Amino acid sequence: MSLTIVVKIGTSSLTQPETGQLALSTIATLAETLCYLRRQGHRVILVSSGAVGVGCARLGLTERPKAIALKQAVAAVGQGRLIRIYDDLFTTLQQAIAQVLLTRSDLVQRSRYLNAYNTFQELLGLGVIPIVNENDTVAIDELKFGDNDTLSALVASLVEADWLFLLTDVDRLYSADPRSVPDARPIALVSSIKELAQLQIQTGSQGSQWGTGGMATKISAARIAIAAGVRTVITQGRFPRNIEKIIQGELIGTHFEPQPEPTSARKRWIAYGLIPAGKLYLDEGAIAAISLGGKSLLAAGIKVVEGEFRTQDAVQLCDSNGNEIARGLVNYNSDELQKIRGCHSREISAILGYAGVETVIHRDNLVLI
Ligand SMILES: Nc1ncnc2c1ncn2[C@@H]1O[C@H](COP(=O)(O)OP(=O)(O)O)[C@@H](O)[C@H]1O
Ligand SMILES: N[C@@H](CCC(=O)OP(=O)(O)O)C(=O)O
Repeated sequence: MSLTIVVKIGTSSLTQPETGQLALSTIATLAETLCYLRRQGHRVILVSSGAVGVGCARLGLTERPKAIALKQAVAAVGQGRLIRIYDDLFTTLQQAIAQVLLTRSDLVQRSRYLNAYNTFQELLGLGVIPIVNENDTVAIDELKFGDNDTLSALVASLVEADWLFLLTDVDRLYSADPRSVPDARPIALVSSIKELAQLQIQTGSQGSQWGTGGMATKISAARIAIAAGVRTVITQGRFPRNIEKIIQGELIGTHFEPQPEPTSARKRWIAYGLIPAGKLYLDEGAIAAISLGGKSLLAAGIKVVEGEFRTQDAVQLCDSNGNEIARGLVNYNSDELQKIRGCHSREISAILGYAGVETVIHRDNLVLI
């Protein structure tokens, strides 16, 4: 059976921690592994970090830059070098690759989202391995994925992958950061999003010296991917051949079982493609209605409206502690919602002076997170 496999490798696996120089044997083994998977007839996408790390090594910088303009300049140096190394290795193995640099805005507009989908399908159809990274050099803060764990989950969701591998510098997920908590408990299997919440994993605030998001972004990436029906594995980047073993059924690393009924492609775009422009804080009745009853959101259940947004923008739906429970497309703008929040639907036309729709967010445009 032909599988679609997305592999994400982090800076911590691509470079040597002591020197920041490239971990050539890891990269070469990864290239061999991905070529092997291609020859088995699978469709393969590599999401590779490393532009900033490799750029720093090239320019002799000993720390990841903090200033945005410098980071963007360094990424431009590193991305070219990185892709050249990949192209050399894959060319030796007679495998065509493509460089795909994405920004968040490429997924916000539905037409561009579908365009990105089509491009991936063409590349995979041609037997090419796309090598994806965030377009760090031009990405601006408000329109950033921010980390490649999230980017890889969005790509896996976009192409409806069977597997997402998050390769990192630890062998699996633990109950807490094993660097600072030596007796942290290893986790082999997470069977649902609910179980993930119950595990209450501690991730600390940071990743390794060169990594961006640490374990927190891998966990949220796993949530996005499993909701899209993608089996996700966190495992060590130093041993890329483990990917083959895992696909054959070995339980290496931490496995996240995919949700049995994946969220539809359009709802995934609402949930993770769009950038929310505001927040609605809901009362308990509304939370129960949308999360247990699968109902639409009505004005009566909205306690607080935060942010400025227009009709059909995406907003976050939160409980009174600010925990996000859902996202959706609003039928009213923020000014209108300030006036009608807490009111019964039949009062809306009298308050606004014109007839509006009954629902603030229709259930077809509402996704539980
Ligand atoms: N609960 C946890 N389980 C495993 N690793 C954790 C956990 N919390 C934090 N970490 C840290 O996350 C780091 C990996 O994240 P990061 O440096 O961003 O990697 P990458 O460059 O591969 O994306 C590990 O080195 C580890 O110290
Ligand atoms: N786009 C950035 C990587 C961002 C990132 O998520 O890094 P990492 O945590 O090492 O996967 C780069 O290429 O340096």
